[in-house]
Amino acid sequence: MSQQASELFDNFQELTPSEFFRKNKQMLGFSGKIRSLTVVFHELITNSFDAAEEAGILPEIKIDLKRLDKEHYVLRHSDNGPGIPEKFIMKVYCTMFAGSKFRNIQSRGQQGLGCSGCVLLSQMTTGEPAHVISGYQENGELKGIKMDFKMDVKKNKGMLLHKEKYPVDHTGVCIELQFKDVSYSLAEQGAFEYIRRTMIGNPHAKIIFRDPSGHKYIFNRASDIVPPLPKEVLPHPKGVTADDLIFMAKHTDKRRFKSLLTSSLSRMSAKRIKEVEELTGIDLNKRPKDMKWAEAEAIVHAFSKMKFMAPPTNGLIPIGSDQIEKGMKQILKPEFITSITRKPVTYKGGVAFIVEAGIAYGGDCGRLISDQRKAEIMRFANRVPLSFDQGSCAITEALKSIDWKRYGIRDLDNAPITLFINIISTQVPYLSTGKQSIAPEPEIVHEVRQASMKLARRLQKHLRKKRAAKEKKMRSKIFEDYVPVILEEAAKLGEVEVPDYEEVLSKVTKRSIADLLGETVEEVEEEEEDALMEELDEFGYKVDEEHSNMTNIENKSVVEELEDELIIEEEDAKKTQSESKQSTLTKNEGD
Ligand SMILES: Nc1ncnc2c1ncn2[C@@H]1O[C@H](COP(=O)(O)OP(=O)(O)OP(=O)(O)O)[C@@H](O)[C@H]1O
Repeated sequence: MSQQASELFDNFQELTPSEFFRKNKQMLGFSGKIRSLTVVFHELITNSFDAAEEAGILPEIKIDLKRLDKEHYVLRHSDNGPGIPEKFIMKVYCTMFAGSKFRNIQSRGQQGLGCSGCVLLSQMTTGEPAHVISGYQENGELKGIKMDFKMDVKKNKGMLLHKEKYPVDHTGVCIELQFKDVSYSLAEQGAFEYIRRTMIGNPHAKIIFRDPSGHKYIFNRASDIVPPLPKEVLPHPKGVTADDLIFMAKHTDKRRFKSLLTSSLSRMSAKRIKEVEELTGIDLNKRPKDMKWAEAEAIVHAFSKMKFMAPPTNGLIPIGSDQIEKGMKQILKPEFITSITRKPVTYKGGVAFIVEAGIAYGGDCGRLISDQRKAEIMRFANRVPLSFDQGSCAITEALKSIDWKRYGIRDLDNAPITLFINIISTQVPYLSTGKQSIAPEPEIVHEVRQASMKLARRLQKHLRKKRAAKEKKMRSKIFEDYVPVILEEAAKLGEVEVPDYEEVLSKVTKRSIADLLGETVEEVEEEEEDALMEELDEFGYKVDEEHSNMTNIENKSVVEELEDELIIEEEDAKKTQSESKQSTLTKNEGD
């Protein structure tokens, strides 16, 4: 080796992940004061949710954010999850790329970076240690431990400063961290909005948040159902690369290629194995350790030519229409809401995903900007709000490509609309470690587009009905007020009887509404009929066409039912009055 080269190599070093991220904290999403704090909220909240759900617990989180000075805060975050056993606490919070979620499973976390990233940011900006209290069950006993520690960045490990037994009355984790150079904001990308959106995607959660001014916000849960646990799924042959196969071959305990493929990939039957052998000419009885790169490539090439059943989708758990609507109603109190969960499909040929979407109109929908509500697009991946980098995201690309005017939404930006889109997958194709935008895979863009257009059509129907009803009321009133007077006066003058004008009046009204909406009279009549049917359906009536008779589920006559309705309406009015006193989002000043 020449003199020069050895001198150059005098500086040769190895970086631990913590050292790397200390120099590149923006790669963890810590860039900008508002964003950095939001990312901290995001990491801690998603971990609490994942942990609680895995333990079958309805998540309840308490967050307390105090301002110590300008851009200097102390954050206390506690949850009711299963807690972290003592020996894992410093690994969780001080070792980067350590965690329990490196599996092909739908979860919010994927990388083992979030917790340690927060501790690193706190240490880098304040030099202060982290304080953790964990309550956990061990050998049937509830244990509590309090630890103070710092991160040894050079070693990618924790340095314990203090440890003591701590009395706890339930399981869960409480962490306290200080941050400087961050900012709490009510803006769209701020921490408060992050919580609000989190509640929409997670109606089963409860969050109590005390903001820096001392205001306490209680976001109550809208649903008492812990989401079913997603199952781990094996990768699909269409989604693997040659490198994946070589990696699997190196770390398997299987004795043959054959058994490696059937045990590591989904949809690999004996028949498919035979097909691979025929297409590649490779003897699949060989030992996995002997797999050559060219062989792995040939197998992947064969997979691309073969037909497989779609990947199993039991590993994907969507939020579901009912829950999406509950979450949106709780937070947005809209006048209209509709949602959709699309069927599972795949991107890159083998990675399954599901798109779910909801659209809400009126009420508190949209963001309030100087007395005006502007449309808001809420992007989610596995129920987690994506607050940043919207420009490059598959969801944004899909929504931009829709001609909203076709759906009667003339100015989407300025409408009181909230559009919710959630992408569920075991492998969400994030564009970076910050996990804020989804790669615009054509299949994902297509699914988001289809879901949104379906919802837009339903909203259009609602808006049309609303407009028609308003116009109808107004026009009928004009006709009803004036036509009888004119007719009666004319009859008097002509000394004839007042003609029967009801039917003509209804026709004229319909024609004028049709003119207004640019529709035919038949279309208006159809809409009216549909509306009536929907209303009857809502009240549980079924229409017996043969006997042109209407009965409800209890077989009461329509008249009886209407009488009941009047009583129920009165009772409902009384109930609403007392309910309106108990707001779900309670804001107690200085509580
Ligand atoms: N509140 C908590 N309760 C119980 N376990 C937790 C909690 N927070 C974190 N953990 C454990 O610590 C591990 C590391 O968390 P971390 O946030 O660093 O990474 P992750 O959630 O696996 O992935 P990502 O970096 O994508 O968020 C988790 O996998 C989980 O096992």
